Amino acid sequence: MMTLTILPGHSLSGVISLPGDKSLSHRAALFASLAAGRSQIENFLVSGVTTRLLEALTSLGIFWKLDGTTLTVEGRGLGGYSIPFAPINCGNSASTLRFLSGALAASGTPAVLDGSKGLRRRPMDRIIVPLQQMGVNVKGTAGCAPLSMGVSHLPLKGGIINTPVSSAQVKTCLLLAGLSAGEPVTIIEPGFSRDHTERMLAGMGVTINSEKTSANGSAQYQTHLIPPATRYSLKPLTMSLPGDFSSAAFLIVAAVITPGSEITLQNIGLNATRTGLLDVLLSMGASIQIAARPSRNGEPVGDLTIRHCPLKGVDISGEQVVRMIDEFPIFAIAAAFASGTSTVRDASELRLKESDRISGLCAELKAIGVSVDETVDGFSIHGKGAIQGGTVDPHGDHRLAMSLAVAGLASQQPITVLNSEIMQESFPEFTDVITRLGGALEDTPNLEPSHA
Ligand SMILES: O=C(O)C1=C[C@@H](OP(=O)(O)O)[C@@H](O)[C@H](O)C1
Ligand SMILES: C=C(OP(=O)(O)O)C(=O)O
Repeated sequence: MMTLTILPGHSLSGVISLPGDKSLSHRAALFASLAAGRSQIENFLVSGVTTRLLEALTSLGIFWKLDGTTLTVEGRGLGGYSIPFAPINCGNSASTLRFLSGALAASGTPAVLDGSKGLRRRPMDRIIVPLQQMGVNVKGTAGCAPLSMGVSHLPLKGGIINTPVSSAQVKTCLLLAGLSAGEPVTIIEPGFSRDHTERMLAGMGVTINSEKTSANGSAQYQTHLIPPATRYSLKPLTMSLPGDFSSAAFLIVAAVITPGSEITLQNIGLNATRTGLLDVLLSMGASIQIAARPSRNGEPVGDLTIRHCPLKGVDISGEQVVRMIDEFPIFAIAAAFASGTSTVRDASELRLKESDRISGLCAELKAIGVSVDETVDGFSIHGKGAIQGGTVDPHGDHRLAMSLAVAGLASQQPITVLNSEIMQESFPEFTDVITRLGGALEDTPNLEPSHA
């Protein structure tokens, strides 16, 4: 167990590129395994969660090779998986489990999907129920992992599938299963979750499109997929992944709150279904310049230049929540440094992530002197333009760990993050990058017991 202490008073400057996007890395590795032939993916994210996925592919008989951050995958087409000898361990990652269940359904491969204690807490009925509707032989454990997938009769059923949550993980699971449906599939979700799957599958030759419609006066989003003609129809991928916007988010807020800072982040993925935090920070008065670059495999990319500047509070609710679903911990840090109150509503989904990102975040913010009120579906932060500092525990959540560390760059006293090794899950280079930009950190084994 490691402890990270961040020493305030050091401005950030420099130009850097970031490791590949986590959502795209997961998809690229998995979708490549379903393609007919060899895929090559550059700037692949090598981290805790993607390592689990690669190990899962090995247990399904898929050959892959990592050369630095270039991943080569030998795809065997739909139905090309071997039956794994043991339950597949998805670690802490719901993306890994939910995406794999869709790919296994499309392949008709029996397997057991399991993960950490934290992952077993997360709701899986949101994929189990619609997968069963499609004819997939899948059972959960009281609506959670472990999930047992038996042999399913292919082709699966298609048609209209309604999902009550706006979740790209659910949508991706069902679209993957839909690749082996005997008829077109339409997924209907209440809000437009990130659309990386749609863009990537389209690049592999799948007919897929989305539209915004309305039902009973409310907006809804439909994604239509036509299953490919044969199990060898998916074209392999050749792509270079953009930098992860969700990792960039820590550095964006770091530069905005740390006096004297100016940084440029190059080649960051700027898919509009992911960049809600940019719009929010701009509305708070942040100084962020965006320079577009040519898109990569259908994904918008650009450079961001961020300077320190004062912020004012903001309210967030509705559709904006889905566009920044992973960025609330780091948004909370920006809000604490702003003047005035910031309020988040309609975000109860945050309670179902790697940790309860409402109660855990509010508890740790209080521990470093932030004035925060927890609500059922969000929180209010009464920004004072400053944070006092102290010791925090990230509740086993990588995004809480990195957000609280960022606060330490500009707090009055240092911030010490216990159990900080959890950052390896999505952004193993976090401490290196902060140091390269001029931040001062001390990384040591845990000296105090965790209070999580
Ligand atoms: O599709 C993805 O890659 C992800 C979707 C989001 O989950 P939900 O779509 O379930 O909200 C997000 O929280 C997760 O980090 C990655
Ligand atoms: C919620 C996250 O991931 P997952 O749902 O895949 O565990 C995340 O990375 O913030």
